[in-house]
Amino acid sequence: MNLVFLGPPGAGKGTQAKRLAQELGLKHISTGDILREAVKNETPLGKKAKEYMDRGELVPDELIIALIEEVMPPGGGVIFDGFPRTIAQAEALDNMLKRKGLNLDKVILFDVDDEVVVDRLSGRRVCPSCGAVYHLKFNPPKNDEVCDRCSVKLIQREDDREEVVRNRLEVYRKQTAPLIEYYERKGILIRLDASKEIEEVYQELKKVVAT
Ligand SMILES: Nc1ncnc2c1ncn2[C@@H]1O[C@H](COP(=O)(O)OP(=O)(O)O)[C@@H](O)[C@H]1O
Repeated sequence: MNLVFLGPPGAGKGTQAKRLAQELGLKHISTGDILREAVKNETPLGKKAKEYMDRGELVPDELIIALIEEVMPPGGGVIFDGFPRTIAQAEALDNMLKRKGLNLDKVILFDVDDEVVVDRLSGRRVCPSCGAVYHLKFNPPKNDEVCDRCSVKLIQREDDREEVVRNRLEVYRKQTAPLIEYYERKGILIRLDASKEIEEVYQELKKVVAT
């Protein structure tokens, strides 16, 4: 099964993708996580991507498409989280899947309002070691700002600062939201109310993926 998780930043895609991927034995492909790791390690990809990411802009399509080609397992079985983000990327994904004899089963749209997004992103903290995602209020670690698994101090992402968040929302509206119609036309879009609690969203997600 191949799934795409679509929705604005802060909608909860990563939180849900990590759990669902584990439960269903799928590979979680988060282009955001891969890019942030590349930036941290100062790889050639990271060096090219950094300036765009710091401004809350999208990394150029060619770079992202090449990256996806590299990490896609030959037999499929993935959750794409944060990809595709433009129509060009969606078309590239269609072509790649076709070439490999695979197809996209469902696109889950994580539906939330801007206010919710701003609230969630300002409280988001991540583990720099394992990538676990927390929220100071909605999904707090057991000990003060320290990862439950790694005991490492959690950090706030550069692009979760408020002015960058606003730019990311604008970019989402202009460049990514058109994908809603793109996938609706293909008849594979499913809307999920992502404004509920994490557990409730997860139960609903499992239901829509299974049917
Ligand atoms: N249903 C939810 N209710 C409250 N907070 C949530 C919910 N889902 C995720 N969060 C928190 O909101 C922030 C953004 O979630 P994340 O999964 O990183 O979003 P995305 O991957 O869509 O950018 C995180 O801090 C996460 O812990």
